[in-house]
Amino acid sequence: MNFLKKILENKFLEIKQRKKKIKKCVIKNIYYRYIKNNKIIFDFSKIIGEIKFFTPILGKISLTRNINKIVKIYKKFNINTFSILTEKVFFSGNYSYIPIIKSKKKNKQIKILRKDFVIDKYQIYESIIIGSDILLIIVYLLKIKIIKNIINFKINFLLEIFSKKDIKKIFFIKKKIAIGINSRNLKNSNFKSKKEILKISKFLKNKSIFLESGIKKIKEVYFFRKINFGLLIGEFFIKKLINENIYRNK
Ligand SMILES: O=P(O)(O)OC[C@@H](O)[C@@H](O)c1c[nH]c2ccccc12
Repeated sequence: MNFLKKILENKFLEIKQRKKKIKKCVIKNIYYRYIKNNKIIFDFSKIIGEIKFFTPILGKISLTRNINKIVKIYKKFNINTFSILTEKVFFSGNYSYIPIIKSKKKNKQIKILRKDFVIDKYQIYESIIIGSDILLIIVYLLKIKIIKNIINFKINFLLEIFSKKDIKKIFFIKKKIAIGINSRNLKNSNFKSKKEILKISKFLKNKSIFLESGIKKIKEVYFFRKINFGLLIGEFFIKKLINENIYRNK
C-alpha cells in the first residue's frame, strides 16, 4: 500500500498548526545564533543506529519504548549517532525524543539525525531548536527550486535519494555533502539489489555516501563498509542489538 500520500497530507496540516504556535522572528533569531557556532560535518559517523518503534508495514518492532534504555544499549556497542523517527502518526515517533537525549550531560558526544518528511522550511528551524545535529531531506518529495533553497542553510543534511531521477535533481550540488541511497522503494517497499545500489553510487562523485534501509546481515555491513559506504540501520539493529539485549536482561 502507498502510505506516502497520506503521510504528506497529514504532515502539511501538522506543520500549519505548529507554525501558528511560534513567531517567525523568534525562530530566525535562534537559527542565526545557531549557525554562528555550527560546523558543517558532512562526514559524520559511518554507522548510524536508528531509533524507531513502529512502521506502517512491519507494525511494532521494538520491545521497548524507553528511549534512554535504547541509547544505553546502542552506546554499549559504540554507536553514538542515531537516526530518530519523529513522524508521529505512521511511525509512532516523537520529536521530544531528541531533547530528551540531548539534555543529558552523559550524551554530550551523541549526534542526532532527525528523520521526518521535510516539506517546509519551518521544519529546518524546528529541527535546530529541538537539538538535531543532522536533518534528513528526502529529495523525491521536493522540487529542485526548494532543494536549492534548503541546501543554503548552514546545517548538516543527509540528502536521501532513491533513483536516477533523484540524482538528476541534485546534480547541481558541487560541494561535498552526505547522500543517503535509500534501498527501500517508498511506494512498494521492495529493496534494491547490491548491483543497483553500486550503480547509483557511481553517479555520486565527491560525496559521502550512506546506504539506508534493508541491511539484514552482518556480512552486508562488512561489504559496504569496505567500500567506504556509511550505513543507516534500523530494523536489524533494533531486533539484534536492542530487543535481544532487553530479552536477555529480563
Ligand atoms: O529499518 P531499515 O530497513 O534498516 O531502514 C532504516 C531507515 O533507512 C528507514 O527507516 C528510512 C529511510 N528513509 C526513511 C524515510 C522515512 C521513514 C523511514 C526511513
